[in-house]
Amino acid sequence: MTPIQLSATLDVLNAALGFNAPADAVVSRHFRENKNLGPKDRAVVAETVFGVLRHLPQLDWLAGGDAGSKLPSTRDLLLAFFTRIKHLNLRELPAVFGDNDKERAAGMKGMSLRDAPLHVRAALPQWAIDALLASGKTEDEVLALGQSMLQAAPLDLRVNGIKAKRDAVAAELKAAGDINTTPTPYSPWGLRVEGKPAINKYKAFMEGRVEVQDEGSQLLGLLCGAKRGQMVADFCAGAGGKTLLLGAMMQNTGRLYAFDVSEKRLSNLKPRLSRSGLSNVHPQLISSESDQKIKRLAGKMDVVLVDAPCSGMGTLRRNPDLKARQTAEGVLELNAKQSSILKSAARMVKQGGRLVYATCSFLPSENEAIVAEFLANHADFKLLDAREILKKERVEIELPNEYLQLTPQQHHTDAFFAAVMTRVVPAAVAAVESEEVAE
Ligand SMILES: C[S@@+](CC[C@H](N)C(=O)[O-])C[C@H]1O[C@@H](n2cnc3c(N)ncnc32)[C@H](O)[C@@H]1O
Repeated sequence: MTPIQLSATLDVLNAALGFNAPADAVVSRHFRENKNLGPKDRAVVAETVFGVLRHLPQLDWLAGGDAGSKLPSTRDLLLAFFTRIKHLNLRELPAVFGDNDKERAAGMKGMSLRDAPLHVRAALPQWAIDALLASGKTEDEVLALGQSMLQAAPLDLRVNGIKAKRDAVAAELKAAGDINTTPTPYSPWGLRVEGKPAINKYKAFMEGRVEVQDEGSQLLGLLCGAKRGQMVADFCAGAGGKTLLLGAMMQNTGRLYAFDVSEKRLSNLKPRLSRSGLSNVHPQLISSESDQKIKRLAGKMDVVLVDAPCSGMGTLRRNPDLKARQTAEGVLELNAKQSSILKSAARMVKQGGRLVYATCSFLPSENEAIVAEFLANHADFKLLDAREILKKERVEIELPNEYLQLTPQQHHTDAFFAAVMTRVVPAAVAAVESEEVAE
């Protein structure tokens, strides 16, 4: 690491460790304000900052913190990172680290993480560990989950089916920038990219043949099963990652509503929409989940996707600062919102239609608990088995139960949850109706 890279890394880390803004925003701001950093410098700085944030609970413990309140100095965290995560030997440490630092580094090398408490070994906050253990996960499972979040996430692309074929895009990227890709194992539209090329500089991206999308998100599209000519609602559409996928699955026909309460996020959807070539999408700003617009569409939708606002804990590989920025109280607030959104969005599903509830979280309180409560109060909805739906789509995937539950260690995607439900005639109503027919 050059002195310039090291000094930028310390600056960015100092800002990111205040946890006042998302780390990716902190990094981008620093790069915008420091044009002297070249592409290679930026890559090294970002990789180191995110590496430190991913391993923070472990670095904190190694550098003598973990007392709860105050982190060790940024310099010490970086020293622990170089020594224990990058496995640099004392001679390889950047020159800024003097003899005292080297002595401390030698001490860190002698420490065994096996002696550390579970939250350090799993590199997860204690409240998340408590929630996972309380839901019946074993310590080994929690450890495996936490450790799988320590790797950098790969760059996945989704090929836009209305504009291109997967093989053709792979060949185009190879020819245009010597970019190597492999087809993703589960999604029929996915390409996994080798390395981290700036994909937005390539024509395939600028002309809407590919979008950046984790393979896990792509599988949600298959669970929705949106088809030509249908009425579909993407309830929490945000900047439209899943909207674009649903629109392409519908072959640019039918009507696809993209609802969100955030004007800013919906406006970020606009350039993506024009690149994609889709004209069946109708972005709709709503004031809340109980907006009148939703009421007017009651019982009209073939498919409703609720990609609920959530803790994002399933994306820790990309957003490791969430470990420090999320709290148990914050998740409780989200749980109330998630229930309310699901209940309201469900009104739009027609009989025989599909309702998909999804999060990018591994916390049971945001996932199974929300769905169980919803089903207990809505006899007109029943759970479908995600495994069967995916099998019909010829996706061979190991899932532990009827939910889609993805993890980096098993599926090499972010951690995702999805439950697929369908609206049925409730048993009591069906019984009365069949008696009436018999009479
Ligand atoms: C997980 S993000 C959606 C990501 C998006 N579906 C995608 O694939 O890029 C959740 C979204 O829910 C939106 N949201 C929050 N509260 C909402 C509400 N009450 N009704 C509808 N959307 C809401 C947020 O603005 C945010 O864009």
